[in-house]
Amino acid sequence: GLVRRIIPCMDVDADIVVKGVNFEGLRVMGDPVELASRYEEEGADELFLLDITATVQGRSTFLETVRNVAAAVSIPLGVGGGIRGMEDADAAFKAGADKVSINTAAVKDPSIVAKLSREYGSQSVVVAIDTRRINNEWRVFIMGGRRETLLNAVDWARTVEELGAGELLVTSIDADGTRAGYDIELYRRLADAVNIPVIASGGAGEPSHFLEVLKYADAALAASVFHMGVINISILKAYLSELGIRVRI
Ligand SMILES: O=C(O)c1ccccc1NC[C@H](O)[C@H](O)[C@H](O)COP(=O)(O)O
Repeated sequence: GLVRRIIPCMDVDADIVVKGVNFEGLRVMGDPVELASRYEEEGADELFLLDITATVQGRSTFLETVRNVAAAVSIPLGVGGGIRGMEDADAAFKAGADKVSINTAAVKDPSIVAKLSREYGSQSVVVAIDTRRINNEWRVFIMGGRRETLLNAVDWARTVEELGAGELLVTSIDADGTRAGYDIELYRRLADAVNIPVIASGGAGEPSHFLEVLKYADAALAASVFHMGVINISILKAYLSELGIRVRI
C-alpha cells in the first residue's frame, strides 16, 4: 500500500504548544515554530496544529501561529480545533493550512463535510473523531472530549466518508497522553469499515506502538513522545523500515 506517514501533532493554546493526559492537565511543551522546524528536520511527513485555545482573542493569535509555522516548514500542514464553519476553514487555508480538520462542526452539521470537499477538494478535508471505548463499542465525543454523543465512531466514520471526507483523524481519548500504546482494535475495525486514509492518534509511547498501529492505520500521529524528545522521528523511521513498513526516508 501507500507510504505510511509519521505526523507530529502540536496542541496549541494561542502561541504555546501544550500537552495533557486524556485531554486534561495541559503542560507547556514549547514554541510551535521551533518544534515544527525540528520535526521537519527529523523527517516528519506532515504536521498538525490543533487549536485548543478557549478564548476569542486566543483564536486570532492561533491563526498567527499557523502563518508562522506554515512559513517555517515545507511539509503539509493540517490545522484543526475550533473550526466551526466555512469562514473558519477559509481563514485556516488563507493562513497557510494544506488541510483542515473538523470535529464538532461536522457532528452538528454533517453537510459541512460535503461543502468543504466541494470547495477545497476532499484531500484537504480531514474529519477528526475523538472517541472513548464504552462497553464494547467506541462512542464519539465532541467539544474537546467534553460532550458525549450517541454516535458510534465506526458508523460515523462510514457516514463522513460518504459525505466526502478525504481522511480521518481518529483519536482515542482513553489513550491520549498515556504513552501506553494506541487503541489497536479501533484502527483494525476502521481499516475494515472505510477506504479513505485513517490517521491513528493517542497513546504513542515507544517505537513498537507505531509498528503495531501501522498494520491498520495509514499514518500515525503523536504528540507527547515527540515533544518530550523520547522518540526521534528519523530513528523511528529507520526502525520501521527495517521491519518492513514503507516509510519515506
Ligand atoms: O482533540 C482535542 O479536542 C483536545 C482537546 C484538549 C486537549 C487535547 C486535545 N487533543 C489531543 C490531541 O489529539 C493529541 O495530539 C493526540 O491525542 C496525541 O497525543 P499523544 O497521546 O500525546 O501522542
